Amino acid sequence: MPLEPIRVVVTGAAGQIAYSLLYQLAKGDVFGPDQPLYLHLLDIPVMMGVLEGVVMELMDCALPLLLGVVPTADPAEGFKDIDAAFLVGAMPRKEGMERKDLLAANVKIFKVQGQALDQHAKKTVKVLVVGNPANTNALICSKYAPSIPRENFSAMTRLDQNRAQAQLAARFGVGIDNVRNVIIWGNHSSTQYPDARFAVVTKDGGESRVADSAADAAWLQDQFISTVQKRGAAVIAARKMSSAMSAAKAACDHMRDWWLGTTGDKYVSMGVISDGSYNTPKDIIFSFPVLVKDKQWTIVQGLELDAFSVQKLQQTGQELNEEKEEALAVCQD
Ligand SMILES: NC(=O)C1=CN([C@@H]2O[C@H](COP(=O)(O)OP(=O)(O)OC[C@H]3O[C@@H](n4cnc5c(N)ncnc54)[C@H](O)[C@@H]3O)[C@@H](O)[C@H]2O)C=CC1
Ligand SMILES: O=C([O-])CC(=O)C(=O)O
Repeated sequence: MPLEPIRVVVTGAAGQIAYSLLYQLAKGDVFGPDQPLYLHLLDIPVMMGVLEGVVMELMDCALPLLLGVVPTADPAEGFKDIDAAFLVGAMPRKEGMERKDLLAANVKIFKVQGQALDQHAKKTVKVLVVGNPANTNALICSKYAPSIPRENFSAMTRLDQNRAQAQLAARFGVGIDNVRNVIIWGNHSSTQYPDARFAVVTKDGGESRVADSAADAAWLQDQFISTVQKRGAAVIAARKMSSAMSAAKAACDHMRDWWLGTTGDKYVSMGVISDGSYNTPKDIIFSFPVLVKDKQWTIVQGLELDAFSVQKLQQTGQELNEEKEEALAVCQD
């Protein structure tokens, strides 16, 4: 039996991340090779001309799963009957800025889009916030969409996870698929805690815990963490624009695992509403290791935190609390 078509919205559809993302969505990389879909492309009025070119290109890709495209500057049309939302549209940072410097400019976009999702999207919609500061934008979006369960909102830390996995694969001389269970805790910011203590590497037919390698202990606590924390800034310094190809790939990975589920004991990191697990502050969007089944995520429990990790989780949780206060104040203006 053919699958019912789904409706997927991408905001910031005329921007650089969307340019890589749309092709992957339309060719079946995220929702599966048999899942037909309509793409809703939302951007602001001044970008409608550029968006027209993107629509032409999507058509010219001649992709059988893509049943139709709805380009629009109207959030009501953009979010109508939507099953999955990629909220990318927001200002990117420039060299020398922290992502939270974007808060005042971007957070109101997510208030308006939360309200539009609330009114027009399906109540089962899965929302991935990519636009920065992603965790706090996701929190605000959910707050203004009270008829949609809070569990349906997430923020992207998958790019950080992919970066961490790639660093470990290079360090240990294995392919990327031979590294699993590295964790990103907290905020998608320079306070994030990339944690390799539970990461497992498969090499020469055997498995070993990354943390058991004495030769790599200093590298893991120092260079590894800071490389991942600062990777976005390093790309901006080199490209003069923020990561786009890798961000689009990470968005696909995040939504695919949410939609189709994770495999076995291989967990992934997602920014999700905190229930206080691991002594984190409740009611912020915090990145945790999660497993996904039937489109529902659950936080992996029982991982032991050492004193270093406790302090790292506290620091990033505190930053998220501060961002939350600032965002709520901005939204009340
Ligand atoms: N969470 C993550 O790991 C990552 C997040 N990002 C963030 O993603 C966001 C987008 O980045 P790029 O695509 O490179 O930026 P871009 O500037 O190329 O594109 C952004 C697009 O959003 C549109 N836009 C602005 N306001 C909008 C609104 N209210 N509704 C719909 N569209 C709107 C703009 O017109 C533009 O077309 C930035 O905030 C960036 O910092 C980027 C990389 C990774
Ligand atoms: O660094 C930035 O501003 C863009 C981003 O979020 C990333 O590359 O992780």
